[in-house]
Amino acid sequence: MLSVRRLRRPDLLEASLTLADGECLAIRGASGSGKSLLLRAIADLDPNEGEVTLDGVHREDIPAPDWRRQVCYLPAEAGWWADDLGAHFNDWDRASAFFQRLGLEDARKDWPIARLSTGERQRFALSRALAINPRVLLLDEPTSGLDQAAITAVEGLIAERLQTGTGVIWVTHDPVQAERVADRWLYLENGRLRQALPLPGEAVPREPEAPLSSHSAEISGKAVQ
Ligand SMILES: Nc1ncnc2c1ncn2[C@@H]1O[C@H](COP(=O)(O)OP(=O)(O)OP(=O)(O)O)[C@@H](O)[C@H]1O
Repeated sequence: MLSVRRLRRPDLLEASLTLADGECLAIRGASGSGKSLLLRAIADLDPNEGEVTLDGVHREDIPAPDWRRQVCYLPAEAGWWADDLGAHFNDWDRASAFFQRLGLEDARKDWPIARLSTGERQRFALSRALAINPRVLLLDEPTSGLDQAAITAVEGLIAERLQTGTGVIWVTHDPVQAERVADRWLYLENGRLRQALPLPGEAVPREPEAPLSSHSAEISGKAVQ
């Protein structure tokens, strides 16, 4: 469904990957390895080069606002451009269904953004992204500031979305979460994608059949177990 070939940001990133309908791909990597830059480049939020297609249609042939609605990036710290919560939602009623699921059922449109906790902001931003109903969700550490109950709620909502065919790329520092939520795992190192490192206590994964280049990895299909 999503194909990314030789996506490049000068000196920062070169990556290729594919994502199927209803697939969740986890991306891990050290702080500063380029995970956010990769997601931002796929969403075309910053200047980048490469061939990116969605359902066979080239990104260049889709107006940028439409692309960003269909391939929706949820940053680790979402942007808020107005004082009140309600101004950030085109369809408050639709988003409210997600508020209910995420422990935000008391939410009111006139709540000032400034009063929201970090975890509340994260859950409202996720609700906003889900309400857009994108084909692909690019999630940048979507549960980093949340307690266990909220993490479980977020993972449940994303699992349901996967069932409907949405593709998800999920950046996380938590290897156990990566194992729990994803079908495949990749590791980003200095802006280059690699097969995922083994999870703690796991056997070392088999070598890929074709050796990866030292500069970039073209990876598709199921993960090396
Ligand atoms: N526009 C930019 N131009 C050049 N370098 C940048 C730019 N934006 C970020 N960087 C640098 O690129 C590197 C990767 O940043 P990025 O935010 O993608 O890391 P990350 O893997 O998401 O890290 P974390 O896990 O800490 O969120 C960092 O060293 C960052 O300082």
